This record gives sequence, C-alpha cells and structure tokens, in this order.
Amino acid sequence: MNLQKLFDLQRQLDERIEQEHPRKPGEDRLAKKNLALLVELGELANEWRGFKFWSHDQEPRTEEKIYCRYCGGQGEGYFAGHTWTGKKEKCIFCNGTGIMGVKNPLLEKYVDGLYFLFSIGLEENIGILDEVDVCQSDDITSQFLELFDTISNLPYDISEYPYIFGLYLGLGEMLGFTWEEIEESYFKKNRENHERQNNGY
Ligand SMILES: O=c1ccn([C@H]2C[C@H](O)[C@@H](COP(=O)(O)O)O2)c(=O)[nH]1
Repeated sequence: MNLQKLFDLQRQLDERIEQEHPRKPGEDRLAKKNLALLVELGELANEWRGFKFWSHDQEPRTEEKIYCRYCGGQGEGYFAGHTWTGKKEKCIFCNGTGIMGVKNPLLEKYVDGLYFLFSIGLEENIGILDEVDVCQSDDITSQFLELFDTISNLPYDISEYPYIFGLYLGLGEMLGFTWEEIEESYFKKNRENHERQNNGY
C-alpha cells in the first residue's frame, strides 16, 4: 500500500481547488470537509445496503451499467455519428448496445470518502501516516457507526485521525476491496475531479 502516491495527487488537486475556489475570510474548511466525509460515508452505506432489513434486496451495488450518452441507451437514433440523418441508425458510439461500460458505485463512493479523508489530513498538516493500524469491528454496520461517531468528533479531537484512517481502511477490507482496486479507482476519480475543475464545476 503506497499512500504517498495518493497523498501527492490529493495535494495537487486540493491546491487547484483552493485556487479555483478561494477561501472566504473565516471560512471553516475543516468543518466542511468533515461534513463532506460524513455525507460520502452515508452514500457509501446506501450503496452497501446491508442495513436495509426492510428490503429483500440487501446486496451491495457493485455493478451498474453506464448507458451511452449519445443515444441515451437506445442503441440507435436518427443520426450517424454527430450528423442528423432523419432515419434510424445504429449508434456508432456504443455499437448499438446502448451501453458504454460498467461501474462500481460501492467502490466509487468508498474512494470519494478516501479523498476527503486525505484532504482533511492535508488541511490539518498531518502528513503521511507511517503506519496505519487497520481496525475492524465485528460487523459492517458497527464499522460504519464507529466511523460516523469518530468522524463527527474529529474537529474537536484531531488526534483521532490515525484511528479513523485505520477504521476506513478496515471498512474497505470488510467491503471486499483490494488496495489495487482502490488505487485504480482513486486515479480514475482524480482525472474526473481535474476535468470537473477544467469545466468550471
Ligand atoms: O477540497 C476538496 C474538495 C473536493 N474533493 C473531491 C473529493 C471527491 O472525489 C469529490 C466530491 O465531489 P462531489 O461529487 O460530492 O461534488 O471532490 C477533494 O478531493 N478535495
């Protein structure tokens, strides 16, 4: 596990965001990043679904089709490439399948949380943690609850940061992710985050 690489990318992204969205006087960015992390954690729990005892579908959302944005998932349209033809043609962008690929919403949400976790570390000048003790509760629900609890308290007790990091890595393992998958998804999201800034997000 090489945290340095991700940490360096995070620093570059955060510096860019700071330039594009300068801090207002007195703005508490730690509080905002902390809330953002809690929001991502909630969204992650929603993609995991394992706590939804009221539903027959408690399976994690690990596969979701990405529909072709050119034909709206139809596989055909009244165009050839970008040119309007007036008669139905097979979409050349998805080869008529209507589908551009598959994504893993559970992993993507996990990685969004990791972004904010790194960003909080940078905000507080914590630097790279030399060693992370991966922590795991008895079950995933308890792991989420422990994370919500400790993250909510983080602005008042930043010394909990390494413990939270260990809990977050522990959660990743419990959700079945390898570090390689996490890294790959982080790099992909990094490109998207920069594109968003290019496009005035
Ligand atoms: O200072 C910041 C602000 C945002 N993000 C990234 C983390 C997530 O990948 C993404 C969340 O964006 P939304 O989709 O929630 O808008 O932005 C950072 O890395 N640093």
